[in-house]
Amino acid sequence: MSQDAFRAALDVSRETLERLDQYEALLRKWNAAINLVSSGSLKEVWSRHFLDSAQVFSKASDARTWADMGSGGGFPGIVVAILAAAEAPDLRVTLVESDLRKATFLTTVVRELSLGAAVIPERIEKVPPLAAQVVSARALAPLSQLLGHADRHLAPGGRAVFLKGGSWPSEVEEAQKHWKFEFEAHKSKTDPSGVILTIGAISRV
Ligand SMILES: C[S@@+](CC[C@H](N)C(=O)[O-])C[C@H]1O[C@@H](n2cnc3c(N)ncnc32)[C@H](O)[C@@H]1O
Repeated sequence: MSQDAFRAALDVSRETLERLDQYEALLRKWNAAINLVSSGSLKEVWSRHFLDSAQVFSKASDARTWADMGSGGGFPGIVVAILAAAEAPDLRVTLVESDLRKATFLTTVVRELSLGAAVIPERIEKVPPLAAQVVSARALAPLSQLLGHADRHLAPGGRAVFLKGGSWPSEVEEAQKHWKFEFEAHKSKTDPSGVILTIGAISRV
């Protein structure tokens, strides 16, 4: 998918497209030295990473505080911060990433694109409660574990937005053994078997 196809799938401003272009250039430059994303998926960066992450923002664009856990090369957290720069300028995004080289990359992107975001180079388990209105994650851990992190880092009434692949029904079933929660599964635009799970009212069983 090219920038044009991304634009057809999602109505975003020229300013946002320019920031995504800058982000793509930084990803390509740094990916040569540190493995931020697989080189195969870099060929389809606009669909596999940008559009995939943008779906997460669209599920909670009214938030003011957002924590993305295990951001890696910045998915979905950096894309959320880029979309927010034009559409929700008051939103503050916290990116938690335990790998120091990736966290340095994320800090560079935040600085060069002037994003409303901060990076915490730490394991999410060690970070003091963030009291975020939204927490997100992609490819970090099974749902049951993610709910433990969400429970600790969400403000009262907050919600989680997780990108999940085809195994999501069994992950929900397993998580329900340990957690009570309300959820909705929204069909992914980028993965035919994947969903965006929006989850609220999380408490231990
Ligand atoms: C499979 S990658 C996914 C990265 C990104 N979310 C994506 O979808 O492209 C998982 C990332 O989480 C980070 N990570 C793993 N365990 C973590 C933890 N406990 N706290 C914070 N980051 C963690 C890893 O360093 C890695 O960058």
